[in-house]
Amino acid sequence: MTEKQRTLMVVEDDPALQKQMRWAFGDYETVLASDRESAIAQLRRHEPPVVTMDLGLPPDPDGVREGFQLLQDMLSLAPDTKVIVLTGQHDRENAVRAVGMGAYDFFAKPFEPEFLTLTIDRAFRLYDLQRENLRLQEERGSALNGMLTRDPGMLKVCRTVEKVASANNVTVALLGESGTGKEVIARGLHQLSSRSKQRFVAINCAAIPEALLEAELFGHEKGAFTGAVKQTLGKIETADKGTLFLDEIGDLPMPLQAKLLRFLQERVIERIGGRAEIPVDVRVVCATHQDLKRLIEEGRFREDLYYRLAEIVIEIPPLRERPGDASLLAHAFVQRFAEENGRGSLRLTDDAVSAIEAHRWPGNVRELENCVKRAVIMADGNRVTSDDLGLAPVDESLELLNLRQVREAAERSAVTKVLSRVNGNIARAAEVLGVSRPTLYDLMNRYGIKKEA
Ligand SMILES: Nc1ncnc2c1ncn2[C@@H]1O[C@H](COP(=O)(O)OP(=O)(O)OP(=O)(O)O)[C@@H](O)[C@H]1O
Repeated sequence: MTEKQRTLMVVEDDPALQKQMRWAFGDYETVLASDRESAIAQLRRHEPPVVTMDLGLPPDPDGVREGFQLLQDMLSLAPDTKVIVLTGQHDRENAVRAVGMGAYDFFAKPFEPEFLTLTIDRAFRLYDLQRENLRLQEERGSALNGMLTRDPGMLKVCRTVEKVASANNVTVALLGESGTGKEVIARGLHQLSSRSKQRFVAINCAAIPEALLEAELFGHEKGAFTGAVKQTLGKIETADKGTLFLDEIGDLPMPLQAKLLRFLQERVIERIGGRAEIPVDVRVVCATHQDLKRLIEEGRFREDLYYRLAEIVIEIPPLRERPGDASLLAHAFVQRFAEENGRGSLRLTDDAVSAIEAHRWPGNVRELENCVKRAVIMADGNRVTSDDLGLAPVDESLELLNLRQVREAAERSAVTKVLSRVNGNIARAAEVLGVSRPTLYDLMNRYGIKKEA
């Protein structure tokens, strides 16, 4: 963007000074305001990254009340705006107060335009840097390996995981529907912790028959039972110094719940058929798609074990509640499977993306992953269609209609609300809405809104 396109707002009530400033800051697209109301209207309309403002504004041009009120209003409406406050000579007190309230900098009047220009340039640069930083943060998504998301809820989960990772001994319970990425998160937690050089050992409590699960977890000595031909270490012991991931913890049978509880309390295990108490140092992460609280009420899960396991509880949102993630993941999976299958450059058609966004994905990311995997094999040419995915195509015209309806409803409601707030004053309403008067009249015509209503 060239400097000329950048908007600088100058809030100044003295017309001569306004003119002088517009001339001095000719490199920017300058918008002018002479009082609090017009400044707020211009802010809404142009969203200037940088503002210079006089503290003495009408109706109190010799005081600072209006100026401070404007500063506060601007920063609450657009907190990223860099506001440079112009104060009287020797008015340090107000200058300091303004910066304390969030102003970017202050300048004493009369000012040297060259110096003020330097400060304005710096403010634009800072604004850009902060924007870029935010964009990169959003793009970076998460430090969790293999975790793709842009959804704010899921990004919050990632931030929590990043924080919890360093608390090496805290047990973590991951709650979420099947296929939402609980294991990905458990692995990420391990990777980000200081245990990452040690082992990550996973065991699915639902997949192993009850009779074998105890030996799987705790190990056994030679001859402990028929078939125990040699000493075998259990998963807990194997994970020593590392992370133990207990998947589907809700399916752990009651007798083993008691044994696991004892381990979590004492941090020692006894192999089946053994007598020695063996100390084991692991971080336990567990996961389940079941409602543990309900299992507790039904007497199928021990409450004391729950509290040992759930020192930190992380709830993972289902894919259907992460808008945008389904298509983000689908694009990534297409690329991955195309590479794996030597399919060159495959891409999703628009109808495929719409169908993916519209589907509810009851099996979450795993279902999506499998669906794309199959589609990549089925696809002809270099396109993956909704048909290849086995998803019903979405009627685009219906979708657009919905979006238009949403926009229209929002516009109608905003215009009605503002008009009644300003008591039908069209000029005021246009200012508050950040549109021109003709645009407001257009909107009112379109939605049949009367000025007086
Ligand atoms: N955000 C994500 N980005 C990339 N891949 C993901 C993501 N979430 C999940 N996956 C992939 O989806 C599949 C299912 O994830 P995972 O096994 O972690 O789910 P889960 O919640 O543990 O499932 P279950 O409860 O059935 O064990 C895996 O292949 C995983 O790699």
